[in-house]
Amino acid sequence: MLPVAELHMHIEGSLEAELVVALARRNGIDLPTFDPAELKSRYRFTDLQSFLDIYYDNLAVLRTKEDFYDLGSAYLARAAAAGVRRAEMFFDLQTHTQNGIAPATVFGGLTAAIADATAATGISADLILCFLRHLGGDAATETLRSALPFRDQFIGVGLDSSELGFPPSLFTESFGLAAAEGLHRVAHAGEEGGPDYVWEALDLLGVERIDHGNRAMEDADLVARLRDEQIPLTVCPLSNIALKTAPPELADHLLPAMLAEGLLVSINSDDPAYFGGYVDDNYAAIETQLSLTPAQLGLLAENSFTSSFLPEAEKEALRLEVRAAVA
Ligand code: HPA
Ligand SMILES: [Zn+2]
Repeated sequence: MLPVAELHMHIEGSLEAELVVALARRNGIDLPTFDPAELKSRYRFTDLQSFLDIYYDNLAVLRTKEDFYDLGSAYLARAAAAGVRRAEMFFDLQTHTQNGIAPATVFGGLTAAIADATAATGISADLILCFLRHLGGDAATETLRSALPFRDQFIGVGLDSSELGFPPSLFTESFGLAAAEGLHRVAHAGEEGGPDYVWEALDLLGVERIDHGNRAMEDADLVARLRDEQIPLTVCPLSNIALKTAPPELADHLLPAMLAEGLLVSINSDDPAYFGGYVDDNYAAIETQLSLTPAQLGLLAENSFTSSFLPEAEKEALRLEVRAAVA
């Protein structure tokens, strides 16, 4: 099994339909259906927004610290079994506070899940607080302030939700505050938005990684910048197919072109409960459908650690484990 880091997954996107139903029953919440298969039959998307509408609906079942604990625990156990040694997990705090949940409930459940998973499997994991673009810049700043009492329970901030119409330039204040707090900074850019969103994320928000970034390939100057500065791109192949942000056939994905350009790309699941699989499923799909060599798969795994926020010595030790596994 290839050891990997997973750097682009939304913990809420690992909420399996079976757990939606179990939590709805536990919390006395109504659902359109209590049949997980029927719930999943709605998971046919035309674009990012069509996914987000269903994803946010399902998150209404998360009410208690125990719910967040169960959500985090399920992902971390599944990830550890798939070879994930390091997980940097996004969470959407604003979705939960809008549902009337206190930040302490969200942090309490997820942080306890991480501690117990690390004790049980050795997996290393941390949280990244994502701002919801569709709620705007002021809400992002306010959200970060409300999370600062829990500053030791997350390592960075990110930017997710509806991309088009919500450029990175709206979020300079919250990202500035994050930088002043010594938090890492990442942003979704170039998933549906154009290369200009990637430029803005780099130049205006000072991000250390770009989440997705596929559309950066449309701009040769941007490709050169990403290559020269080895700015990580966290690519999500099965997500791209599900949300139609890549050609319909995985065989036509830009990933080989990104590797050929010398970009620091890694493979991630994004929202594994919705897009047809966890990170190991993404690796298996690209291996078969893009005919990647063992050396290329090893490079992607090494890239995942290089792109992580682990200390340099730990990155190097994990890259050596990848090389040993590939050899
Ligand atoms: O794939 C995604 N893109 C943007 N926002 C998101 N929030 C959860 N998943 C996603
Ligand atoms: Zn994402």
